[in-house]
Amino acid sequence: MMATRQPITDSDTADEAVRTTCDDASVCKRFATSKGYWKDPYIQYFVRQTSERKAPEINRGYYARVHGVNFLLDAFIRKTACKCQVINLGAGLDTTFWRLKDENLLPKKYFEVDFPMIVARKIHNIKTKPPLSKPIVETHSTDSLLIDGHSLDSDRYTIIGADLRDLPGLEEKLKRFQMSPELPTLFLSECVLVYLTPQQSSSLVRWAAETFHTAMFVNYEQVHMADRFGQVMIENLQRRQCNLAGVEVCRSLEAQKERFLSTGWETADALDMMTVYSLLPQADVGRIERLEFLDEKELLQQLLQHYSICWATKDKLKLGLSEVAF
Ligand SMILES: C[S@@+](CC[C@H](N)C(=O)[O-])C[C@H]1O[C@@H](n2cnc3c(N)ncnc32)[C@H](O)[C@@H]1O
Repeated sequence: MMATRQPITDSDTADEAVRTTCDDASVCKRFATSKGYWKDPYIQYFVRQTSERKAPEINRGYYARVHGVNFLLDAFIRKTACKCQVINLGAGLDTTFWRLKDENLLPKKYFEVDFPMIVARKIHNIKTKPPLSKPIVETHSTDSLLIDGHSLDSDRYTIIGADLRDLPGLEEKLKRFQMSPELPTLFLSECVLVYLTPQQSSSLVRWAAETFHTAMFVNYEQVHMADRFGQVMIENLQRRQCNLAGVEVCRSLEAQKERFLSTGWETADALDMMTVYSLLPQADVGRIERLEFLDEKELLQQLLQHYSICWATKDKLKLGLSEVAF
């Protein structure tokens, strides 16, 4: 029988361009950690050190991103005394599971979702690198982990290959791996929703609000994208065939909040990253500002003003999250 070849479509090419962004994020994080911006002993097992230097403003931007997101994530886990689950959407090669394990902050279960191709790569690295696999085995009660090409399941950590645009498929896979709608749940998406159309990301956050009673959603991504600087960012990505399908929601902090408030979330707050940077512990900010000389202060400001963190909650009082703010 003759093998049939599937034609490569425009949407395959577009998805492939989106998948490459996972390496961009990890390469930048690895470079910044090699300069001492923060510690991440695990990222070296996922991406090679690049010979290409990243500019100080990029490194400071990643510092603000990682610390801003971790601040909210850790506050949620502490408030729930770890009796919660975290679902990292579009997690790529992120290493948060290992950090939480080292800091005794593991939730009951930490889920990650990404395209099957990315998940297969991540699982291959975990299987072949003991510093990655050992903490998973240590937090698992039986001898055997469930690992196949596109998923890994253990007591505390599950990685699922799924498309975030296919909600029935996503829900079915999460349920298969013991996701529990009754547990307080934190959703995390870092530079991910912008690759979905506004309709697709609204459906995703609506599904999250309707499925989980007590929940928080932390979303990091671009903002103020309608101005000149934003347009240049869009053009740079388009040159790599990478289309920001959801850029319309990234026009303002208000639009970011509205995505949640119009889909069943009870509260929503949003800050641009320049504001977050100014609210982070200043002693450590002073330390990282001494790591590298920054010539272009204005460029740093512009860059950070074009990214944001938006966090939304449901059943906030039960979470005791009233004081969670930067
Ligand atoms: C910019 S990377 C960010 C990775 C990670 N969140 C981080 O901050 O390091 C975006 C990630 O979202 C994933 N992604 C985008 N669209 C997706 C979709 N429809 N389904 C599953 N994953 C998706 C990509 O494969 C990629 O890993």
